[in-house]
Amino acid sequence: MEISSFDITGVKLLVPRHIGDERGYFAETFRADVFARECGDWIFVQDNESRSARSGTIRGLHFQSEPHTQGKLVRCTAGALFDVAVDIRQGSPTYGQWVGETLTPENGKQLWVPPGFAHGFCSLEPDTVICYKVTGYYSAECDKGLAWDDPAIGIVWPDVADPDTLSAKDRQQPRLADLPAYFSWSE
Ligand SMILES: Cc1cn([C@H]2C[C@H](O)[C@@H](COP(=O)(O)OP(=O)(O)O[C@H]3O[C@@H](C)C(=O)[C@@H](O)[C@H]3O)O2)c(=O)[nH]c1=O
Repeated sequence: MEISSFDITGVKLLVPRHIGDERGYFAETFRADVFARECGDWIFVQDNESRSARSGTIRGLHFQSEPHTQGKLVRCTAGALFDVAVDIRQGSPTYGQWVGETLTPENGKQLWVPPGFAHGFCSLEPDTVICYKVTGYYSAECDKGLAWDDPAIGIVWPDVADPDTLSAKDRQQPRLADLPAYFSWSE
């Protein structure tokens, strides 16, 4: 497993090693010991999957507030997607900044999005499937969002990103400037 960091602390990119042979490949896609060493001692309690039928489908940006915060370990098992994490930790030196990575089944990349980040993605192909492990159970009450296209954040979405695909909820998410301080920064 290759693991790298970004300028924004906390977010990590994990790339499992594919061991190829004549049948195809084998990969360890998750190891608790490696994950704890590199990303922290989190416990995953729920696995999620969604399929986006159309290329250009945008979901997010989403996060859960206290007491049901969630870290998310994200990967793509069909199609391709552009995955984004935005730092919303009040007081963070990188508050409002974002990272984006293209995840595909072939590149095997996984993005670790810790609590304190809003998460979203755009499908790059039809029938794209995202799978993610989360460290907290779903809570409708704590399910919160942020506008995907807030110019103050300035995410550079892929050209295929189509706002017509947004859910009713995601059409009305607040901008960063209107977001309460859900998370605070600690070194
Ligand atoms: C997220 C979630 C949703 N649901 C339900 C609520 C609703 O009826 C239906 C669809 O929910 P949503 O519209 O919120 O689904 P979606 O827009 O795919 O939400 C997801 O977006 C990405 C970007 C994330 O980061 C995830 O954490 C999650 O918020 O599924 C659950 O039952 N459990 C869950 O964990």
